[in-house]
Amino acid sequence: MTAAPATADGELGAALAALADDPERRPLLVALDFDGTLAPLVDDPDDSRMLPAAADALARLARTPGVLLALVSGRSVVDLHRRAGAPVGTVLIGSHGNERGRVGTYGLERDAIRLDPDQAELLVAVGAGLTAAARGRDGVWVQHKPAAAVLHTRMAAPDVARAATAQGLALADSLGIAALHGKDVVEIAVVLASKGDALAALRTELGAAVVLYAGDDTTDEHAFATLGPTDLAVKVGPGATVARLHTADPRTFCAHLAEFARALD
Ligand SMILES: O=P(O)(O)OC[C@H]1O[C@H](O[C@H]2O[C@H](CO)[C@@H](O)[C@H](O)[C@H]2O)[C@H](O)[C@@H](O)[C@@H]1O
Repeated sequence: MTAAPATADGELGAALAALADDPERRPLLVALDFDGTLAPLVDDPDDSRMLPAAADALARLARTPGVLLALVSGRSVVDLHRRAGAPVGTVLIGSHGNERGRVGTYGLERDAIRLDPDQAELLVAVGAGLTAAARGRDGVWVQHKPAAAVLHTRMAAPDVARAATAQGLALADSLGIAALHGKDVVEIAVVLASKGDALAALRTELGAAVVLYAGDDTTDEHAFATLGPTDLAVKVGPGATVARLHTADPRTFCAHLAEFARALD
């Protein structure tokens, strides 16, 4: 991985313009992370909102022939569906690849995750262990998902966040599970999945010739790593990355995406 350059918007704009102008590079799968990419990060995940430029871009992309649209998120598909309000036909990959859904004409179409008894028992232990890590620590709280629990530390003082994070990571170790250490979160899932595996499977299933993928967090690196030289991998925000293209934050990314969608429309 290399540190992303401070600004590389010219390169991103040129790459998107070239992709829009080349009808041979279809079908095109546009797969996008949600938090930190289409929606700026906020303290409370329930307050998270997609930027207007992103909503405009998704609506245009959804009606463009030869373009397939997917959102790829750590959120559950139910949460992602409600929050993103994505257009009909959009594929929703949730829980970092553990869940799949589709925005249908009459609402969300999806298969619910089924945990076996061992996984269900493990999920209870994960929830209890992370709740213990949050107990007595101001600004630390636990989010429960269909196959995982997440320790959130964004609102805690740095030393409090560090101690809670260490306890969360130690819990994962003691349970023999690899934790996902994202932006101010430690997530422990009881079913193994990655955005990379989910993206690769979706690409094959849809027969996409080219993929444009954008994301901001460590879990998005798994998706970037599956892309080839003719695909576009876009890192949003600071941090080390394997992505070739970069932009400063969700606002600049969504402005690029909206321009790209207008060029295709
Ligand atoms: O894959 P994503 O769509 O980026 O989802 C990753 C996680 O997003 C949420 O947490 C992140 O965004 C929150 C709201 O801006 C922020 O408060 C938190 O610190 C971030 O880590 C969501 O709550 C998680 O469940 C997702 O896994």
